[in-house]
Amino acid sequence: MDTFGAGLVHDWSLEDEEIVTSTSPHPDNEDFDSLEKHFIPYDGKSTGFGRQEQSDFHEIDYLPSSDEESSSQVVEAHANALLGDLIVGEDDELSTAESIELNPFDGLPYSSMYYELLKKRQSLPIWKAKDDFVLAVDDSPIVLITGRAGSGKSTQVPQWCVQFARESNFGFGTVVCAQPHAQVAMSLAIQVAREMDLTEVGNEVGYKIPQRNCTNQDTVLQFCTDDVLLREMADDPLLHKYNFVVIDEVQERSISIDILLALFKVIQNSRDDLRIIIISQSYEMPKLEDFFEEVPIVDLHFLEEQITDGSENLKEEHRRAKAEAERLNKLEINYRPVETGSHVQEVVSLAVRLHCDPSTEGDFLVYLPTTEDIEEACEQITRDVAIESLRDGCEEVSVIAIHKKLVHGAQQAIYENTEKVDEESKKRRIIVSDEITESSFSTDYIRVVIDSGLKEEEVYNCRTRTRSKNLTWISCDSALARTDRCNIGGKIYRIYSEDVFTRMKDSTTPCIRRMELTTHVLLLKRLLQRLNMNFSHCHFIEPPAPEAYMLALEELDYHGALDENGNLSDLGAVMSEFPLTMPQTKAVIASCGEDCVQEVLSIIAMIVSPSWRLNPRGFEKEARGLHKALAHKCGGHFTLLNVYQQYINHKRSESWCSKNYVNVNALKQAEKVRIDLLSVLEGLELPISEAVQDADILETSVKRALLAGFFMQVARDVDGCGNFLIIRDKHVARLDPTSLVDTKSDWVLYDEFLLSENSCISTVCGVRPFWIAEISPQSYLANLPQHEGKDYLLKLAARWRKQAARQAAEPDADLNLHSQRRVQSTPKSLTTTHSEADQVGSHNSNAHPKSFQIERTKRTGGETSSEDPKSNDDVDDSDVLTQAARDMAFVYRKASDYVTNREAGADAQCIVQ
Ligand SMILES: Nc1ncnc2c1ncn2[C@@H]1O[C@H](COP(=O)(O)OP(=O)(O)OP(=O)(O)O)[C@@H](O)[C@H]1O
Repeated sequence: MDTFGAGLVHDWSLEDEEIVTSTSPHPDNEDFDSLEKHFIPYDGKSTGFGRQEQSDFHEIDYLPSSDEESSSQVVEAHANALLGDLIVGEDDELSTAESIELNPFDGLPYSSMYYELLKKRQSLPIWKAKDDFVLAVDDSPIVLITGRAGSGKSTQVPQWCVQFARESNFGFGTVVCAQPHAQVAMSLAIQVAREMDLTEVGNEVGYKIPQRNCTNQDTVLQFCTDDVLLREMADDPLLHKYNFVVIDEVQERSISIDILLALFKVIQNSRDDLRIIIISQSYEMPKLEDFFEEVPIVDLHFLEEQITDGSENLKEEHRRAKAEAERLNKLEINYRPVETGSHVQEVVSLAVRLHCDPSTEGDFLVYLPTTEDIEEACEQITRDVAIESLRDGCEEVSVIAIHKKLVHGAQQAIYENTEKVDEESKKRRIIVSDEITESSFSTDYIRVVIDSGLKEEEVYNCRTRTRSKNLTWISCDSALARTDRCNIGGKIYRIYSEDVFTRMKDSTTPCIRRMELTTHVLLLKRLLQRLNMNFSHCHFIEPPAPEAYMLALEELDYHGALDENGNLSDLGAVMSEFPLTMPQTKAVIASCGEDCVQEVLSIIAMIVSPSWRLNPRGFEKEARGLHKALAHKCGGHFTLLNVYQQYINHKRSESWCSKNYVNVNALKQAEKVRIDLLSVLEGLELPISEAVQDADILETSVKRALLAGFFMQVARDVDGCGNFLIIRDKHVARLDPTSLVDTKSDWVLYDEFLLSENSCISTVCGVRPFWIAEISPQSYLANLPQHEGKDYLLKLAARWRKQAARQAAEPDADLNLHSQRRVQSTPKSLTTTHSEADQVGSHNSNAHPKSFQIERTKRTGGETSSEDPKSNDDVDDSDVLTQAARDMAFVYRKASDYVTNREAGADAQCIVQ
């Protein structure tokens, strides 16, 4: 029974069609108008009676009952009675009419499904804490909540916030709930919309994740990723759009979560009508309590009487509570160190053995570290169970892979199959996953957890500026979180020894201490600037390493995102609008000056989406042959472009994709990313060129635009044998063996370099050294570690500057290859702008307008070199001078004007107390 309630409290039994009413007043029943509003949408077709669910990701559709007419008549009768009663006898509080409880959001009577779900919801442990929650939010701007997995925190708390706001007229009543993973945000929106009896996701309840905004002006509860919320905060630091901000799964400690928490500490007292709810697993609570000091805590562990002694060290207390919970829940913990030599083999054989044992109950949740391991295990389990069922008649199984690289929405399979499988066929589900299911995704059916104890961890080394992915033991906190996914009476199999468990480190290193920070520092700079603050005002739970922060600033500076005082430049403000990494953003912006926007957008969209290549086991050779046929001679970036264009040319045909072993979901996602990026460009009013027709022009333009962003990701083949020296840090790498095109170029730019035993670079295309010298900032080239390639690039750069200076002195001498190319390809919208751009003159295309002025003074001051590097690489480029640079200046100025104007309007709001 909904005691908090959006109004009347009823118990509605469908079987006997009796309606029992109690008298809690509905806030909207106070006047006739609002009641009438509730009835207007009702058309007699959609009815709350006997609604059945038929949902997909976006729409939760309800079919009318078979006896539609009579049901609708009953509703209509109730409605008329209610209206009649209200008109005739306003004083009669317990009129028959009041017996219908209406959903305040769509005005329809609640369905039977709503009451069914409400009953389930109310049995969740979190409901014991509802009163505590209400008292806490009434009292404090920040509230901490903790409780065991599946207790209902993520699904119930956001709904309570909506109710609280409605009941107490708290601001506009809008709520945002941020999650670390996009798929979780999406699946929660679907579930909560269902629980609120709403027919569609995207209206009152919606989600906003990268590349997908499923909300509208009616949305009162928005689920989103923490990255999305941080971006919203960059626009509106005091989050005026919301009255409740819920940050869920804080124990994951993504970079965005840590930044958000630091900012909340700054803004917590700035608005009376803002409440911040922080939800975390228990092991992170001591840190959060210390960080926020004196804020109320709603702790379900206490409510469930698993922790009794409040005087000892809390962390220890929670650990004890976990151990106690394991015992209380009668979870059986087994340690089975790997014997066969492979954790995948060990996990597979154990899962198959347990599945074939008739005494084993429920679904299984299996943890493996990498996507490859997960896919291999899924295939082997399916195959081995099929063999076993032929031999021993063992039951069929449904194997589901859930991992970080799946396209959005795929994870919903965990919940979608539950009812079907559990109730219809009773087929067991084996979910094979990585750490993404350590939090969220609790289901009531997991009875076996098989934990390899391993995970793949990404680490960024500040000193060498390299990213690596390492296979490591999980932390003790993670092991307990995995254990916590198992339901009462279940069994835990740890594929490692007890000794390993006791030696595991206590907690996982937060992302802010081990990952690259550039994109986040850019956003933070923008945000702090809006608040008239600087980095020293921000206190983090654990601050980033100073070297990582300095490196981020250095990279921002190389990209022209900072001005001479270290503040965000105009270009930096423009760049912070893009939900991309710094190099990707810069390449997209540069494509506006190089007239290849369409192509670069497709390439970047393909890069940020999951891999387009499918390599089903047993068909690897055939798939590689077909993939090679799609490869482009100009390199990996052009192959991505080609695949995307082919997909569009084939009218997005799924059969074309499956024939060519192309991942259709990845292509669909890429198309969404592309649309998203295009709308950012349009929003910034940047010039968007038509697709390029001439292949040579296309190659040059795209490579130059990419280089404008990826100039720090350049390598040189030092011996002609494919040993590439990364010029930034002198690591040596080879071309990724799975690459489809073998590059013949001495100089390449790459998308990814992973440091490992066999370090390799992937998504590679050849570039001309003259372009590198021209496009890279001079300070970057000068700071490169000493090697032959650096000397060569510096000579080319000196030569370029000399030519640029000559060109600046003779502005009419503009007839060069590059400008001819532009005459052919410049869209009409740009042709009028050249005279304006001419005033800016020549400059390095990586500099922003302000610093450009300084650079030009230096150049014309005679800082040139007479050395002439001896290379054939730059023959045709000697005349490539200023046109692209002028266009870039125009592009930056136009975009920064737009951002400056927009931000000037919003600045007045940002007053922090
Ligand atoms: N998308 C969904 N579809 C169906 N059921 C769901 C969905 N999300 C959650 N549930 C169910 O709702 C109940 C409460 O889950 P909820 O996620 O709110 O718990 P939680 O305390 O937040 O757990 P966690 O610590 O895992 O996040 C669980 O029984 C779960 O199975």
